[in-house]
Amino acid sequence: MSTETPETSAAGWTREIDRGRFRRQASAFRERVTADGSSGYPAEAGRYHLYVSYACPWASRTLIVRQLKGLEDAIGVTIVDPIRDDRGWAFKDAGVAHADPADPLVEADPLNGWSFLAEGYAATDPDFDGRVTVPVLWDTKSGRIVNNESAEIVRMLNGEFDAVAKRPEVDLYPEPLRAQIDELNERIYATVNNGVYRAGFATSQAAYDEAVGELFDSLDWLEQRLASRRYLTGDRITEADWRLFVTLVRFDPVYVGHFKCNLRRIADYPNLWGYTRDLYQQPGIAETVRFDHIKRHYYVTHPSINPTRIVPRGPIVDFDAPHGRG
Ligand SMILES: N[C@@H](CCC(=O)N[C@@H](CS)C(=O)NCC(=O)O)C(=O)O
Repeated sequence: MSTETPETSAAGWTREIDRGRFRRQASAFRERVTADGSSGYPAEAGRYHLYVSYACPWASRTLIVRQLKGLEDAIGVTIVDPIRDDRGWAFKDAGVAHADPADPLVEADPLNGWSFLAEGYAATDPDFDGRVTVPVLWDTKSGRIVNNESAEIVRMLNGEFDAVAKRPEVDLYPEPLRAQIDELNERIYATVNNGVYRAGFATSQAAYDEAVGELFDSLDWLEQRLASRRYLTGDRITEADWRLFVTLVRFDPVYVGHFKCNLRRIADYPNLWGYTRDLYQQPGIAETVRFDHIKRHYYVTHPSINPTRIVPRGPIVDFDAPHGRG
């Protein structure tokens, strides 16, 4: 077996680099769960399961929406090991080098007994040869992945499971704000959520400079926007806020150092920093943010960026400090 990680193997990493620029692969499985069952996947309690990593910002969005809607009893979750090798995301006791076998947050696969999430991809499509990503929404009834695109999973959890949600009244994508949310999402995805990866995974100076320039232009723009609004669209929290939050909360602990996104820290932006703490302190959110998994994942799993795999002790960041944005 190769000891290369996905970041250095020709099969994985190089396919996502185009002239020094990182391009995220398109998600492969795009079926939908619907409230009325018209898609063939009816929303039901106990039928669907999320496979996620606490480290991953895209997966974290799905955990946040599951939490806010009160879907914990209706949709199960399994947490994978934050450390990956060339076999991809792994479950407890898969024997991944550099993993912590005593990590209390990492779980065994309770449904299928897999060691690696790749087994679920192969069960869904034996010819699948892309990267195995989280999040995955798994259907226990048909034994296949319904969807592995977080943007779509978030919409399903928000809108299709109300009959089994404890908080069906929570709506993160309200009709009157949809156009505004879509517009915000587009810029935030390209330049912020994916922008930090484009900076960190760039293999040319030009690609890095371009990504960092766009990233900080967007952060400056968001800082201004949040000067006159508590949240991105006004006084209610929407999907756009949670999509931004998952990157902001990782920014100072990881992206400033590991991905070289270091023109400024989030702590240097008064509005963005208060806003990040405001969202972090919303009920149920802090338990979806596990800094140990976040830091170990990035610093240990990308040896082309951090060959020593040393995880820095800092920075000391107080996400519980009063946010002052009321
Ligand atoms: N489009 C996907 C992207 C998910 C994604 O890229 N996840 C990363 C972790 S943050 C992953 O699983 N990467 C595994 C790999 O590249 O091997 C989504 O938003 O759901």
